Amino acid sequence: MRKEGGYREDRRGRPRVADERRDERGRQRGAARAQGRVQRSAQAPSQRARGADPARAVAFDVLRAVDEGDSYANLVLPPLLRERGIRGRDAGFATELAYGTLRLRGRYDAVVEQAAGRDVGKIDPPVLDLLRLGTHQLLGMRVPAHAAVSQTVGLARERVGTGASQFVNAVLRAVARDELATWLERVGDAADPSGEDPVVRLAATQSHPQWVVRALREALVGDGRAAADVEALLDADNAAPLVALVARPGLVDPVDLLAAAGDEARPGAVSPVAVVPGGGDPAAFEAVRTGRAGVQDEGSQLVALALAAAPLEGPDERWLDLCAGPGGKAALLAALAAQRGARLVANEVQPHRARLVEQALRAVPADAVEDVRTGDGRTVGDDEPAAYDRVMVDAPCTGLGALRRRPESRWRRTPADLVGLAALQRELLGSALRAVRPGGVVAYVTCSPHLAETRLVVGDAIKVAAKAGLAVEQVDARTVARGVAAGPLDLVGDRVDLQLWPHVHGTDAMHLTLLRRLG
Ligand SMILES: C[S@@+](CC[C@H](N)C(=O)[O-])C[C@H]1O[C@@H](n2cnc3c(N)ncnc32)[C@H](O)[C@@H]1O
Repeated sequence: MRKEGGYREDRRGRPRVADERRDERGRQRGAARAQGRVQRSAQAPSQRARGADPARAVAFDVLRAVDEGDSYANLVLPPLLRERGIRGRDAGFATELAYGTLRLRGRYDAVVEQAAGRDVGKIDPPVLDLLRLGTHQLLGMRVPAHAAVSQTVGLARERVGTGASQFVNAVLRAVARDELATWLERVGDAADPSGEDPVVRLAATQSHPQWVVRALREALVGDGRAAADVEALLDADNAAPLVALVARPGLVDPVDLLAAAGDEARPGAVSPVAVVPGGGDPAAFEAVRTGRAGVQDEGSQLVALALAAAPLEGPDERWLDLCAGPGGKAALLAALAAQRGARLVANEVQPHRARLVEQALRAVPADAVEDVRTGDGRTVGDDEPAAYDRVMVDAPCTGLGALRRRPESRWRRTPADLVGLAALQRELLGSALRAVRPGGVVAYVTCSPHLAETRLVVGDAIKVAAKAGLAVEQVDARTVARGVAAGPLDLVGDRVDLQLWPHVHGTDAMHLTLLRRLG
């Protein structure tokens, strides 16, 4: 698995290669240094004078902000890195340390509990965050044990005081005594001593809440896949996703974007307009800065391409993105609309997200964008009945299909969130079915595979529409998606909706149902 900062792990999160020639960040050292022929401190001179390693300090501050401020790690980290002048490989190290620790928090808490012989609830939160950071360096990254322990203890001394740093030292030394595989056995045995409940064991070892593991397993089975595949799915959730770029059609050629993205870049495997750069900051690409390209998961690209490719009779002139913020799919749809002489209306309920949509659309020819509006999508069907030829409903959802991308979200979501979201999803889809003209097509999309947010919502919305005299048929989304995909799509069973999976397709677990209004 690829980790931020170029670290690689196997499917169980173990370092792929046991390599002695690594420095305090787990980076490969030159042969001379590895043989001890060059005298060099593990820290840069500036760090020696200032104390704690800046990359570890920044990761700690992100964890504290997530814990205390309910912040999102991917919003907190980039400005902190900029403010503190942390760049390049150091930024990669800090990112993997912060995000990896947050993803694997559940696993590490179970390890710490055993190593400390103490309930993690009884450990002061900042001390616990230091223990999680140290444990991730020891068990999830290729940082040599002495550096992981001493650097984390140094940070502890600076941030929580000498007494607590001694506790951190003792616990991390205990963690360092055994390998990840041994710890996973222990954590699994403690969670499920009778060996009867694989979900409980997996939840503990693979660092997901139990309800999420159950929901993902049900969604896999519902999609025709084996329940046992859930382990590979959880593994994929625990690894950093590769960044994908979208070459917005008509604005930049994917071939040119590929050439600009460097020698290690490759074309997308799922979306024909995707480019996967070898690394680096995507914002550095000129096409991204100007809005001709954007950062977008390949699954998100595919579902937008599929809506545009769904067969349609009659006019194909007005398209609607009902829940458009921050604008990734709207920008792709508008670029496609421009090529066909169609126009897009982008609707978003939150004003600041509507402004992000405007930003995302900045490179699209003006005559392809009819309007960017701030409004409640639930009323559009009544305000503008039968007014659109194609409608995208990229519904607000739990995001259980994008857990690898949002490191802390698995710990924040609860089953109670589903109730409100599923009701909103039904209303938005109902509104879309009224807003589309007879013969027109609606795409219902979620970045969650949860059956309560996908199949159940669609089934109910079709029934409610029928009661209101509005007939709807399902379009074969798999055939449409296969027709536009960059390569063969591994799909099983004979369903007509499309469910992508991180462990199968390398995308977020996007769901797509295509519906045609008949009358
Ligand atoms: C999954 S996101 C959409 C992502 C977007 N399509 C993209 O590709 O960038 C769902 C969006 O729906 C918006 N939303 C939530 N409730 C809404 C409502 N009642 N009407 C319209 N938009 C709504 C949220 O603010 C959020 O921006």
